[in-house]
Amino acid sequence: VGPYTITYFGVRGRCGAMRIMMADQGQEWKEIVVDFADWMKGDLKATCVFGQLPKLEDGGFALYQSNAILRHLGRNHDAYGKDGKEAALIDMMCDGVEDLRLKYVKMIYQEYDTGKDVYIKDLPNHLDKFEAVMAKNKTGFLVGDKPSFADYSLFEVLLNHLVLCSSCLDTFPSLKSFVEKMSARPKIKTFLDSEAYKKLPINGNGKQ
Ligand SMILES: N[C@@H](CCC(=O)N[C@@H](CSC(=S)NCCc1ccccc1)C(=O)NCC(=O)O)C(=O)O
Repeated sequence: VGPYTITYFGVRGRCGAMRIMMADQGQEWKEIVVDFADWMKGDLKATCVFGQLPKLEDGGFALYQSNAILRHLGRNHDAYGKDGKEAALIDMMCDGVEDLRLKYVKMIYQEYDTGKDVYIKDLPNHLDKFEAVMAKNKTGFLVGDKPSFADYSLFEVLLNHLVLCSSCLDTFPSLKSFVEKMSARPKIKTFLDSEAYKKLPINGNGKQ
């Protein structure tokens, strides 16, 4: 597998989870950082299947859609469950995280000034669903007994929400413990402490 190259803008955005996942798997990757002014010229955009980034290259194999990239990495790094049923549940969790991520992105880019407070107020109604799954599974992961690509996606989106509202997990002990345990995994800790990670803004408009 690999070599891997991520092509994306100079933000964490929709590449935060895949970077954390590859770091945790001890997988190296190259970054092609696209300047937004260059992007607006349209040449690169015209080559993208859906006219958007991120793009992952796995050797000569090119993939778009951040969740398809996570699934591809999950397949190639034993992070997609032990059987078809677990894989289906992991897909379900990944889609649930995507629902939350879409709400977050919409608030950040379209409604930050007027909608941040009501978003935070409504956040527990979304986090309580993941808390219930995490508490029920008892392994410290969403599905099965080791990290799947859905765990990396949830972990990354929770990190972003802790920046938005540092107390948002205070009433969700299983999620709080999940974030602590994932953050403490040696390769993830090293990556989160790295300049490569810290220098990137979470979102493209500088809001968090
Ligand atoms: N479903 C896709 C969505 C990909 C996507 O939204 N990509 C955005 C960037 S990721 C994102 S969260 N976009 C929100 C706003 C933004 C735009 C540009 C840079 C950074 C953020 C993009 O390529 N925008 C440029 C364009 O459409 O011409 C996926 O999951 O990969």
